[in-house]
Amino acid sequence: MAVFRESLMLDLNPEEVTATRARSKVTLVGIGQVGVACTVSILQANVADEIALVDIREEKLHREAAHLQHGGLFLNAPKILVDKDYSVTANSRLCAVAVGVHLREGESKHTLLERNVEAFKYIIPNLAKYSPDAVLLIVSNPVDILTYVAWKLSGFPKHRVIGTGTSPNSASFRSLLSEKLQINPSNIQGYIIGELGESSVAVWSGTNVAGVSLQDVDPSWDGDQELTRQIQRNIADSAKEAGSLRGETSWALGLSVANLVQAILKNLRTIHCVSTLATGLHGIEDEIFLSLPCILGSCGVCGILKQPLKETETRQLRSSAERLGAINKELRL
Ligand SMILES: NC(=O)c1ccc[n+]([C@@H]2O[C@H](COP(=O)([O-])OP(=O)(O)OC[C@H]3O[C@@H](n4cnc5c(N)ncnc54)[C@H](O)[C@@H]3O)[C@@H](O)[C@H]2O)c1
Repeated sequence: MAVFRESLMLDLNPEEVTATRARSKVTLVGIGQVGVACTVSILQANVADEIALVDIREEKLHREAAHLQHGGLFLNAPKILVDKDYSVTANSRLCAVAVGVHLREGESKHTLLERNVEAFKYIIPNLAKYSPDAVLLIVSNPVDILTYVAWKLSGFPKHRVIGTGTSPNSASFRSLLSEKLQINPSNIQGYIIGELGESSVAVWSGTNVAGVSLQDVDPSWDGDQELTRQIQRNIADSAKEAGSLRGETSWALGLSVANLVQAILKNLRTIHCVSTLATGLHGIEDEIFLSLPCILGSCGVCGILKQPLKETETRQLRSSAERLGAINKELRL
């Protein structure tokens, strides 16, 4: 083929053809329902010039990759590399982890978490070894705890370890509110913060439409409680499903992950509710990760918005932090 190539074209810099290093390589570990949705969404967003896919189920991994490669024409054909060996991930700018460890019959949530941590003890040091400057993006549940685990195991600075946290839920909050108000969600600013679970906090005090604060319109109004409950039910349902086979494809999560990847690789400095080290903020003392509005750019988390909260919102955040802190301490990392 090399001879044929020479007859077809004149390479001005032949070494460059083989030696060029990807500039925006993304790795995804765990190519199940969530991993596939993330991969397709990242490919569609056209932000990565190389994608490495890793999974322990080699046969499935190769089948998924073949489907993506066959559709390469429609995806601006970035290079797709697959292997269960982590050398394939070398020099990634961003590594996302979406592995899923499933609940066995009669198994407690605590034992499931311990098995997740065991899996991370292999995955994270390998990612750190081959891409020491990468940003780690954790998708696996329980996301706030596993992001803490990834931070500890990688030895990376806090700004380079992020969990998807409540970013998909903040997007669905804006979409649900947009349906009620009949206004495009891009004009609605609103955030779900805190732990991904039933105790997440809908920050109604900061919700606004094109700069018009909803609580300024009616100071006695305390938010749309029905909508808050709906969001918290959705989050609780997905948290309950953590560890059990979901069955459906997580497209909203995939799209949301691609949006975060884009912000980081393109250094957009846009604000997203992602899981970040929250020690020292809102009176939180423990080493815990939970979602706060973060400025995302090429360094990962470039900053955290100092969001004014009502007393009840701060109280909710702190009680999640206490619970997360107790679990993190038990892990002894
Ligand atoms: N953050 C969120 O909002 C959110 C929402 C939904 C699901 N999730 C989580 O995403 C994860 C994946 O869910 P899913 O539905 O895709 O599960 P899935 O079972 O469809 O896929 C999991 C994949 O991980 C692979 N895997 C397992 N252990 C591995 C290891 N040690 N190394 C490499 N690959 C490994 C499996 O082979 C499988 O392909 C779960 O933890 C789930 O709870 C997170």
